Amino acid sequence: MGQTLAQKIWDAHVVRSVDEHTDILYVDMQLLHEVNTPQAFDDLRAAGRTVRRPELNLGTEDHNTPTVAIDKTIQDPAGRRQTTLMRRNCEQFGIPLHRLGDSSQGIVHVIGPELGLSRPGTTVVCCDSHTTTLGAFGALAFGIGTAQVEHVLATQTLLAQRPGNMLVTITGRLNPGVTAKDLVLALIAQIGTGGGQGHIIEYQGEALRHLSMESRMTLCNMSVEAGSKAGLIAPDDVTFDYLAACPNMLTGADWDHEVAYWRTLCSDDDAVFDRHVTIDAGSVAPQVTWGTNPAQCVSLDGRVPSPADFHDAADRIAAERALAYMDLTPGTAMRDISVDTVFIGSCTNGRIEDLRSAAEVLRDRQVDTGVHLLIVPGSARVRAQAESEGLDEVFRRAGADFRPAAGCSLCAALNEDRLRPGQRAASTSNRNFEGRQGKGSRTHLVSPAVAAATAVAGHLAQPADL
Ligand SMILES: CC(C)[C@H](C(=O)O)[C@@H](O)C(=O)O
Ligand code: SF4
Repeated sequence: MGQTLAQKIWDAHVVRSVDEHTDILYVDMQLLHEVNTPQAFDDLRAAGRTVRRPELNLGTEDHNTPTVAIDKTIQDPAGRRQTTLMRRNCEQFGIPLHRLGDSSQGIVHVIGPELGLSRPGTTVVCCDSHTTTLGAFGALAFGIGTAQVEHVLATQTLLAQRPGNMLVTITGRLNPGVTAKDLVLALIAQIGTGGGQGHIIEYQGEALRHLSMESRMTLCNMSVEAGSKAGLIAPDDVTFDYLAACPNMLTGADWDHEVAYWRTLCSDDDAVFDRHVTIDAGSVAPQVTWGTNPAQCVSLDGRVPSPADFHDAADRIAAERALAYMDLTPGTAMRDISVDTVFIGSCTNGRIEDLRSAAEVLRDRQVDTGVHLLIVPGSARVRAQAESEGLDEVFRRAGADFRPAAGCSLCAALNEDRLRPGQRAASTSNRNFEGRQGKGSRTHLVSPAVAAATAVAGHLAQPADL
């Protein structure tokens, strides 16, 4: 029987099988950020252990970091403490760390790929659920908890349960103006927030081959919002071209040898998946969420649904609650919803392609006077690239607030960027949970193009509406 790509990578990393379902896996790379790691280092110290392979670990500062300046002190005492501990721990154990102000600092899932650390066929873990992003390179990448972080630090291995395999076939091609963000939101609306639970999703199909690495990352990033363990895309020439341009990448015969191996990384034709769904990319329109989970989503052309539209009782109750929290009336056209904030950034849509797409919309236009448009680069490299292309000028001229420092910012409101209760945002991030962007905040998830058009229009809109 053939194997899936996920099974192949998994098997290649088994150090020891514990039982039929559980293996000890070798971890090729562990990424770290300041949240969720201090305890892991404390426990490591308490157990009198050390870090087994410091060079296979890499830290960055992203969640708590201010974005208004690279030399600003973190105001929140808990955030300041986490960051101080991150610096101390990395120094003590010899783990490389990209601090705020460093040219390679940024959101962990943005810098990993930029630095070429998510190579096809490798295992990558991180103390963060959106580690799934790195699956875009054909790496088996997933989030782990604090206790597991300690285990990886101490042994460079991980005790893990074999997940199931799910295939998502994406047929057709995305239409102009429709992005990977719309595709993944439409997929989650179709399969639900638990649709991928217990599974690694592998994406296959025609549409994928026409997606850039950045768009593939957006797709894999939000795989976790469908409940899946990881998202995976077999590598191809698009992947290799991206990696070839990364710093410290292999060269010459070493590179050729590696690429020859990478080309073998795909699921066998007769591989068996436990679940299979198909989505037609050509049928996807720009999406926007109306509720408080990413599956509560409709086309921008659509209307706020009524709880009565849902057959399932749990969905009906969830819709009632979401509508009350979002202060929305069933039947309202999505385009009639005004926002006071627009956020372009995060590990979902804070890369250069996203900023370019926003700049295209904002060039020679003005942000609506009632809207605060916050644009936060996903990494210091993204920021530098944006500046070298003059995008910062486009943003400034349009009246946007383009931040000099990279980080998670308004995606999770763990730094000083947050909405006030009752404020409503169109946001390119990945979660629209209650209070996600600040207590009482209301979030509509959208693509960067829709976000930029919304900032200009003052209400949910796409570029074609302007
Ligand atoms: C803080 C961190 C652990 C968390 C995650 O795991 O995803 C955050 O990044 C998020 O997006 O909610
Ligand atoms: S940008 Fe948002 S989703 Fe991504 S790691 Fe940061 S807080 Fe989590």
